[in-house]
Amino acid sequence: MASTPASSYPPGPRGLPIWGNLLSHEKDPLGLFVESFRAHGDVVRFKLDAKPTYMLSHPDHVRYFLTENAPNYAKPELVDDPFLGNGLFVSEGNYWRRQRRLVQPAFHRERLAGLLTGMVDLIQRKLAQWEAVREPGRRFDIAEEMGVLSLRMTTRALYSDEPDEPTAEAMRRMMWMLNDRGSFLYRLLKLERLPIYKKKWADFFATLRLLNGKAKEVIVQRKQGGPEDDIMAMLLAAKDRDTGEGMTDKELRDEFMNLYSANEGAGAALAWAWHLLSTHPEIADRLAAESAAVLGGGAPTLESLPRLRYAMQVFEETLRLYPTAWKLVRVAKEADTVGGYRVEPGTVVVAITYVLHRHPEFWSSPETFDPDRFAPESRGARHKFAYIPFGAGQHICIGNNLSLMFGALVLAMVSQRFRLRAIPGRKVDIYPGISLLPRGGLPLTLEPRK
Ligand code: HEM
Repeated sequence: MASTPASSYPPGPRGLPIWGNLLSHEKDPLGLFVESFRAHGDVVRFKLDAKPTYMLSHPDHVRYFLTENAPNYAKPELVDDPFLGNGLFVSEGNYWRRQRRLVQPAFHRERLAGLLTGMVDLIQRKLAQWEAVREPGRRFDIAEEMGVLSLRMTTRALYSDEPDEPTAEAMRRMMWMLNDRGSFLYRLLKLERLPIYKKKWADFFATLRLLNGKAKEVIVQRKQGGPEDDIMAMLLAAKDRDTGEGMTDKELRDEFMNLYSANEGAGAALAWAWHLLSTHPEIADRLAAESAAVLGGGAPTLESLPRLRYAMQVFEETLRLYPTAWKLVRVAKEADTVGGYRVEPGTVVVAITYVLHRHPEFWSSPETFDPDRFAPESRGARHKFAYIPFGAGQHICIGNNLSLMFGALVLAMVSQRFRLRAIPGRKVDIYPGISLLPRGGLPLTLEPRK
């Protein structure tokens, strides 16, 4: 990208006077991004706020703003968010760097290996629960089931416990409220200040109090002892390499909330995987055949995990088609040039991974579900930034390897025992909240495999 600022601005969809593209974005944000890419190409300009928004969809441009010139592109200001606080999702600069250094060791590969047995145990319990339902044509909301499983997995990884019902419910409610508060229009007009939203705010703060109570309880208990190999134990023991100081209770609380809330992405990704498998029986059968060959009816171990290769490919291909964290957002600090277009300071720059991962120049038949794209021999040929479900650059997802391991385990273990079938005639639609979710859940029929 050139260092002299260009003079032209990128094309974009024509909007309404004053409102720009805000109302179309409110109505169907994903649809607006997909259509605008088709109509205008790799760099598109929207008017959604006082400052313009640019969508970058060429992998070279995405690499540029997330890595090569990342210092010019900061996360949007969300400081003082009462739920996320100043945790890794929202923090920036030196503070973020310090926190990332303190949290990172808890996610090292060798630490993750220690989580495998716990994950396998949780998945086995879920399978036993499904098997106990005897009537033929058992139907479950798989989005809900995968959400619960992912919340349990994260709870165990974080603080070696089961989520009690009030905490599980509060986390679910909080995620829905976050989806709601994410609306541009809502923020722009500051509707939340209106008295009619009093109840909503009361609900939000009641939920927040409950979750804060849980974080505090875990931190207090852990300071007195307990398991030493989960994420909270690592965070409590972590010391700043320069000052020798550990995290304050407020910092621990913020990271606890950030990591806990991340469970939604993994649950949603698994729901999409089952949606795809239920509509592609030949791929589901190949997956089941791999599970049977590798696991032989038993449970995965650290040794057998790398041999569940097709399960991993299915999960990776699911994250291509449904990258649950679908929107990477930054704000330009200084003027710049991207793709030959001028970027003013304050411009909001986004990569919509849903669009990027279906870019026709980088993916053949981009709409086709084909896990073989992730076979070892196919990986090398691809542009590295054409596929970034976990982001890229310094803010890359800290939970990426944990999520991939969990995803492959769930897919292998479930497909060994069940075939999941789509409900005939039911259309599956996307709800683009904080995560991409199946709108209204995902009912599927579970049939035991012989
Ligand atoms: C399939 C599941 C997941 C997906 C698709 C996903 C995706 C992402 C993406 C795209 C980012 C980068 C955001 C950005 O650059 O703006 C991110 C950041 C992050 N993720 Fe994940 N994530 C997943 C699961 C998890 C889990 C299970 C955890 C923790 C237990 C986690 C913790 C985080 C944290 C703390 C960050 C912020 C990192 C930083 O800025 O330093 N994620 N995730």
